[in-house]
Amino acid sequence: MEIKKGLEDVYVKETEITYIDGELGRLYYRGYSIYDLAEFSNFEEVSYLILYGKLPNREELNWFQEKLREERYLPDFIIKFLREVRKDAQPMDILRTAVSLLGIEDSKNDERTDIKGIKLISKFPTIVANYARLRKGLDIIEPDPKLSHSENFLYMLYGDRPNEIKSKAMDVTLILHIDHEMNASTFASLVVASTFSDLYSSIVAGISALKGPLHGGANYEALKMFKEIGSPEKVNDYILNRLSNKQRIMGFGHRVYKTYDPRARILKQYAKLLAEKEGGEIYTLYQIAEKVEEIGIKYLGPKGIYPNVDFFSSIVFYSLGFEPDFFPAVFASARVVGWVAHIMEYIKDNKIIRPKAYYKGEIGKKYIPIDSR
Ligand SMILES: CC(=O)SCCNC(=O)CCNC(=O)[C@H](O)C(C)(C)COP(=O)(O)OP(=O)(O)OC[C@H]1O[C@@H](n2cnc3c(N)ncnc32)[C@H](O)[C@@H]1OP(=O)(O)O
Ligand SMILES: O=C([O-])CC(=O)C(=O)O
Repeated sequence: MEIKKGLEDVYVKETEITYIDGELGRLYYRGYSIYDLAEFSNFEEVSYLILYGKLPNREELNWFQEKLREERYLPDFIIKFLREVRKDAQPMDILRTAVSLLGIEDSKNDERTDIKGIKLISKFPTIVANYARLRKGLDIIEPDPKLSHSENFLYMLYGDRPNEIKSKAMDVTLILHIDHEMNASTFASLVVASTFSDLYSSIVAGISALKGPLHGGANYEALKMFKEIGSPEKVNDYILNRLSNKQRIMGFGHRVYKTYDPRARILKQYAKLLAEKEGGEIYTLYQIAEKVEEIGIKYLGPKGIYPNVDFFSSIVFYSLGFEPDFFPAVFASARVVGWVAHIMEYIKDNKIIRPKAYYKGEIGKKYIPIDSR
């Protein structure tokens, strides 16, 4: 009996959304190279592309942007929850619970999946930014309909309009996190969707899987690691020590890429740019990350283990003003687009996801009453 542990190399669906070439380190959304999309496009356009399969024309983009803008606001019961919940919670737990609450409120709604999806794509940044401010004892900032999706995200965090470099860095980083084929969180959301459960429940499953440190939680772990190292001179000993203790380098390694993740290449440029502008602690952390990259590739590169998306995104998110434990929630704010798109693609030709487990225990055991055991 061959067991495909971790479903490695198992195809669970056909897709026209994302293609990864793991050997050459290339990534395409709907056939477009991630390099072109990061350079020339924007979050709204790429989200439309992922959801609807084509780049929007002017009219389609206007419709989509308008819908996103309208949906940025949170209902009062979510704001009340964010105000009243404890302020030392994990942001991913807050996001997961807020989506659950939105699902209760929307349970009688029979709108199309894409329309419900747009609501979530639009509301995630508001939930994340509002909780980030409340946690610091600051009041929440209402969304600004004049701003783009990424600008508004940072505006709700800072209270003023971000500069051009930060807006572009945020937009590119969100684009790079939108989708990644059959990753663990997308699969988790499909398992739920394949039972014809509702969209909110499927998205809650996605958030829950993304939170883990082997997946979207690795950006938080990478930053903790850079902080723990403390200075570039300490990197070599730290990495050797970590590897000899069989501990992983967080932000390194990938199930599909056996070479450098193309997203990490782009994010490294933004991490450098932002860190040089910020200086201070952030620049030191960037220098540490660069050294970890070098030493990590020296020891792990021959095994096909290289930096992944979470490695330099950690520096980008930190430079953009997010507290480290918020990084996975910012990741989720982009990945929700991919979850919704894959759910729509899967349920068109649905089959309930139900693999098998190979039973290795005994059978036919005699039941012994409790007092005789
Ligand atoms: C958005 C994302 O999800 S990107 C991934 C984010 N996750 C991380 O950065 C966490 C660190 N990385 C990892 O744990 C893994 O590389 C994963 C989870 C991403 C991929 O896991 P898998 O494809 O199942 O590979 P697996 O865990 O079997 O590792 C294969 C070998 O590489 C080693 N390895 C994999 N990643 C690393 C790493 N980051 N550091 C050190 N060694 C590693 C393993 O120890 C294992 O070695 P062995 O064969 O000698 O036992
Ligand atoms: O594809 C994966 O397994 C993990 C990943 O990089 C992502 O979800 O972005």
